[in-house]
Amino acid sequence: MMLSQLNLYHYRNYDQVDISFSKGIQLLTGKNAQGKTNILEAILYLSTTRSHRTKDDQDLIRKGSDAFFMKGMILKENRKEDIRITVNEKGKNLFIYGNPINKVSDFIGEFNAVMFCPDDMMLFNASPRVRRRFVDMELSKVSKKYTITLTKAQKLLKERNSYLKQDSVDDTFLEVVTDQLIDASVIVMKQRFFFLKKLLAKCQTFYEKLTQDDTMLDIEYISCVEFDENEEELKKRLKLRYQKSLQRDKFMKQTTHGIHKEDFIFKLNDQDLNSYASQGQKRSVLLAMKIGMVYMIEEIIHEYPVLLLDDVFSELDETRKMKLLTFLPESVQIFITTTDQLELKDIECKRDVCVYHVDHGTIQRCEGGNAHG
Ligand SMILES: Nc1ncnc2c1ncn2[C@@H]1O[C@H](COP(=O)(O)OP(=O)(O)OP(=O)(O)O)[C@@H](O)[C@H]1O
Repeated sequence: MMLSQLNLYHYRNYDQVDISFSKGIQLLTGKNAQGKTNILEAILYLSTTRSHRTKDDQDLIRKGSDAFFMKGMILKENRKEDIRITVNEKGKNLFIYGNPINKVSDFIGEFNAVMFCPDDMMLFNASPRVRRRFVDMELSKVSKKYTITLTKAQKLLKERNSYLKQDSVDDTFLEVVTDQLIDASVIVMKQRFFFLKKLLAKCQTFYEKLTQDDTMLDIEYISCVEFDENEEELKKRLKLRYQKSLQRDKFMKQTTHGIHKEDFIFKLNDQDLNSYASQGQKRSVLLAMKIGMVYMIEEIIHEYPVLLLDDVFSELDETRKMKLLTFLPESVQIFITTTDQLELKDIECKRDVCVYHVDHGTIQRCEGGNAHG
């Protein structure tokens, strides 16, 4: 799939944007703080309904305005899709072809984008919450069932916690909600486990290609019980875990174990990647993971997602730059931001490139930028 048109209104430092994109590489050039990342953020927002930089949608509204609007025209194998999002002080509204979409899970997946940005490096030393958010975000792109079950589990968790906060806890209600939470948790855990296993295999392949290094990568799935592929067995283990921690949960007035506490530790040669790997190795693992995601999405929906690479070239040596661009299929639309026009020369020998100049909240296509199209 590709993004053929983007319209923004009162978004970040943009007053109004009406821009068309082509297939191949879309190179967004410009000095610092002009709005390059804001464009990638908007494209990702159309995919996930979330910003990668802020939790508060209000931050995305242009200063001095009270709402923003964005529209993307998506070209898929056999159809066009018109997706729109508006955000005002009351909240967010989603539309597909002008029809309001009430559930986020019905919107996510219409347009798929995978992003790499320098801040992603924080994934390895951030809190488990950040890694869970990463897994949840990536998994929701490929599984509606995951998004729906996770939302259900989060609601049940909230409900269980509110029972635990009551002065006298009703054990019958607590047991009912705990059983429902366990049922949803089993599905979430299974999906997380198999997603990470698949992602790891892809990540290993691309890491080797990118670095010519066959270092073993691993992702350790840390949960409150040992994972078992058999649902009934997993349910039994979770039930036992919840029974054992019931008194503690009552004392703490919250659920102390479960999918909301899980973590995923990235490893290199059996060592924690965060403390063992060099910056370059971490960057390459992340890139390999994002490329792995591009292929995983294609395997599931039979279309490549759009790839967003924010400031990726300043972080890579020449060989890795070239490799990155050559092992992605030509049909993948790739948006790259850069402050360095010279990098264009390297890219042009490989792919179709359209160049856009970003300056003070305006974006313009540079004529003659399409080297091979
Ligand atoms: N809500 C907002 N309203 C108006 N301007 C905003 C808003 N949010 C961010 N900005 C402005 O957007 C600019 C940052 O844009 P962006 O992060 O896209 O820069 P960039 O071109 O990617 O820069 P760099 O190359 O340094 O990464 C800043 O000048 C910032 O003040």
